[in-house]
Amino acid sequence: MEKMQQIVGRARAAFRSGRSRPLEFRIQQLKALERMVQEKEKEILAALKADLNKCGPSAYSHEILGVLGELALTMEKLPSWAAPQPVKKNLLTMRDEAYIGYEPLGVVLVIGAWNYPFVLVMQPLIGAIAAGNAVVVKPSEVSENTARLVAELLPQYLDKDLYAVVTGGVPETTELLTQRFDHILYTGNTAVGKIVMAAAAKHLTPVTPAAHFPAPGPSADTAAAANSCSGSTASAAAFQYTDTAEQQPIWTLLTCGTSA
Ligand SMILES: NC(=O)c1ccc[n+]([C@@H]2O[C@H](COP(=O)([O-])OP(=O)(O)OC[C@H]3O[C@@H](n4cnc5c(N)ncnc54)[C@H](O)[C@@H]3O)[C@@H](O)[C@H]2O)c1
Ligand SMILES: CCCCCCCCCCCCC/C=C/C=O
Repeated sequence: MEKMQQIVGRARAAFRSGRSRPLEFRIQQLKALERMVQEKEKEILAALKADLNKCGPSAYSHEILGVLGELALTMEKLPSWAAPQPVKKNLLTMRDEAYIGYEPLGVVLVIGAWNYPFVLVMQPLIGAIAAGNAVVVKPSEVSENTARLVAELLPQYLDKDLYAVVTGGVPETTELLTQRFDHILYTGNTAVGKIVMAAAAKHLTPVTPAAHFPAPGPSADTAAAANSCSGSTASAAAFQYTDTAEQQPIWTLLTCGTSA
C-alpha cells in the first residue's frame, strides 16, 4: 500500500492545480460516476451479495437507485447551488458588488461503514465532487468485496489524482487519519467516531459524523441478517431514520461562503 502521505499529497497537489473547480469539470466527473454505476451495476450487486447477502429490491433501491438519484439531483441543481448569491448592500458596501460565493474546502476524507457499503461512500463522494473538492475514499474493510470493487472502478472513471481510494482496516485508517484533511465525512459506530474526531482535532479539521446508531462491530451473521433478501426491521429502521433525518445536501457542508 502506497504511503498515505503520498496519496493525500497527490490529491492536494491535484486540488491546488485548480482543475476540480470549474462547474463543467465537476459535472463531467459526476456524469462519469453515473456511467460507472450504470455500466457496472451487475458487479456492484454481486459484491453486495457476496459481502452481506444483500440482494433484490433492497439492494437495488438503496445502493443503485439511491446513488443514481443523488447523481441526477446533484447534476440538475448544481448550477444554481454553486451560483453566487447576491446579498443586500448597506451604506458601507453600497459601491461594492456584494455576494456570497461558494469555495471548495480542499481534500475531503470519506469513511464508509459496512452495512450500506456502496451508497455510504458514493453519496458523500458525490457531494464532495460537486462542491469542487479532491477526495480520499476509505470504504469499510468489513464489506471487502465492495471495497475492492470501489478501489478498482473509481480510477477507471474518475480523475485518478483528485479522487483516491484507500482500502484496508484499522491500521490503514489510523495511518490515514494522521494526515491533514479539510473535512472528514464519517459513517460508523460512535466509539470509532470519537477516534476519528480526536485525530481530526489535531489538525482542526471539521468532521461530519453519521453515527447515530451505536452498534458493536458486526459479525458475518448479523450483517447477513440485517440485510437479508427479504429485508428486516433493522435495515428498514435504519433506512427510515436516514431518509427523514440525514438526506441533507452534503455539498452545503463542504463549501465555505465568502462575501465581498
Ligand atoms: N447515521 C447513518 O446514516 C448511518 C449509516 C450507516 C451506519 N451507521 C452506523 O454505523 C454502524 C456501522 O458502523 P461500524 O463502525 O460497525 O462500521 P465499520 O466496522 O465498517 O467501521 C466504519 C469505518 O471505521 C473504520 N475503523 C474501524 N475501527 C477503527 C479504528 N480503531 N480507528 C480508525 N478507524 C476505524 C473502518 O475502517 C471503517 O472504514 C451502524 O450499525 C450504524 O450504527 C449510521
Ligand atoms: C425509489 C427509491 C429510492 C430510494 C433511495 C434511497 C437511498 C438511500 C440509502 C440510504 C442508506 C443509508 C443507510 C443508513 C444506515 C444506518 O445504519
